[in-house]
Amino acid sequence: MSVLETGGRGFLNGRLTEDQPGEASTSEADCKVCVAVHVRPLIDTEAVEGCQSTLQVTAGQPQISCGQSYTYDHVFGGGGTHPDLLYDRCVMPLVHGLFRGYNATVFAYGQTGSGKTYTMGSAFNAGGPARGVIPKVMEAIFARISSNKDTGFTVRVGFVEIHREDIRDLLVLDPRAQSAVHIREVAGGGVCLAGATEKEVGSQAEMADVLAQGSLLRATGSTGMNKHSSRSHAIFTITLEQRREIPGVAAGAESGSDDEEAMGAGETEYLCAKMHLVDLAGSERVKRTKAEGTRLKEGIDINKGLLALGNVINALAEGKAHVPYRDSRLTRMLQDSLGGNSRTVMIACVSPADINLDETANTLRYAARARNISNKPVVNRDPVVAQIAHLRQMLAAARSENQTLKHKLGGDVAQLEGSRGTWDSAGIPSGDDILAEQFEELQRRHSKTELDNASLRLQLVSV
Ligand SMILES: Nc1ncnc2c1ncn2[C@@H]1O[C@H](COP(=O)(O)OP(=O)(O)OP(=O)(O)O)[C@@H](O)[C@H]1O
Repeated sequence: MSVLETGGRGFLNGRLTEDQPGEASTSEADCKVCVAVHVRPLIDTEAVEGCQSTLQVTAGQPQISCGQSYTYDHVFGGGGTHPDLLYDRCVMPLVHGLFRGYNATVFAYGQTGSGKTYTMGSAFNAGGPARGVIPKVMEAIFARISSNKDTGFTVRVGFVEIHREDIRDLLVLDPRAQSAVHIREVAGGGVCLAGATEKEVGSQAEMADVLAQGSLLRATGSTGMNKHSSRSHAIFTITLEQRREIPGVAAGAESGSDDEEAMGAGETEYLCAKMHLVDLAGSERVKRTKAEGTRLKEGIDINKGLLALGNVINALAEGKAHVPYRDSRLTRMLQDSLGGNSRTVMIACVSPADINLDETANTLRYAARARNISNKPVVNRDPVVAQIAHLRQMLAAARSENQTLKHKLGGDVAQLEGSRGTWDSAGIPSGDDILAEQFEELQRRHSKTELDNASLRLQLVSV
């Protein structure tokens, strides 16, 4: 197997499988977090310092050794799968899922300078090359929208950063108005951002402009380890709303028939799903970044947030009852992405340089643990539409029971009449009493299902 062919896996039944690289088909059962490692090449500063590469990627396997050996869903770069395949193998299935109503998260994790911003493409600007996850997601979303004329789409984007435990809206230019964002709990246990700007975008170019504008406002600074170090966790969120007519009726059902009504043909289905694309700030050691003043304080807060994230990953991986989401803004915001209603890919970014061995080993250890996290993605339908669908199912079940009872009732009446004749002519005491009792019972059940039907219809009308 060539290097390019390794690890070609798409989502299936909760864990990635070898043969489904395209369309996502995860059921609404538990779905494991997919973990990919991206090994960047040695960069100039490391080469100048005479660093050596210390990571060994097992040929043809998504496996890395760095003292200890770990297996992941994918390993890109460093002799593993070619990094150009990262989007197709890991992220494309999530984009397909987004169009089926599943929330998605892709987040890049790793020490400072390990290549998170490069991998996510968060610093992308419209004039530059479309490198990284975010530009490819934008391209894929609008390509799919333009090829689907039967569905009405609305796309909105939001862009926030968590900087020193403040959530700042990167789509607001006035710095005083940037901090009006709060995390709010929503029904069902998830969270949302209250007060964050969402911009509706109608094209890939418009979305790229929003990303570029937000990236300019993002807190970055120079440290001893990265000239353009991100000093905040950035979360770019794409919300995709879809409205489409529920397609025709099942084969054999006539127009205007009970079946058609039960399936809701002619009504509008409404799906709304979100994709979070997260470029985390990198963990750092003060000794190595030589940070002082503001940079130092930022570094301390970055490490605190990442420590909280590590604790959440540990708690979920070990199946603990209490998961400390509330310990930081970052973990609160990622609550749905880790252990909740989302299909999630973690991209652990690492440097191969021996000088970074300790940090790399830490990242690899956390990444390996994250593979044990189960999420519970569900299709996000409009709740009213979902209620209607549920009532329709109940109505269909009540109707089918009703039909069965009607048939049985007809059969029993015939039997009752037939037996009466036989018994009468033979002068033998008839079994009328028993049959009449059964008949009455059936009539009672029939009336009840009629009532159920009527009440379900009423509920449907009132919804
Ligand atoms: N795969 C890659 N190929 C080539 N160069 C890369 C790659 N990944 C990262 N680099 C380079 O490494 C440097 C650090 O990358 P980047 O800024 O993406 O790191 P980071 O993890 O986002 O850092 P921080 O946490 O400090 O923001 C940059 O100069 C970037 O261009």
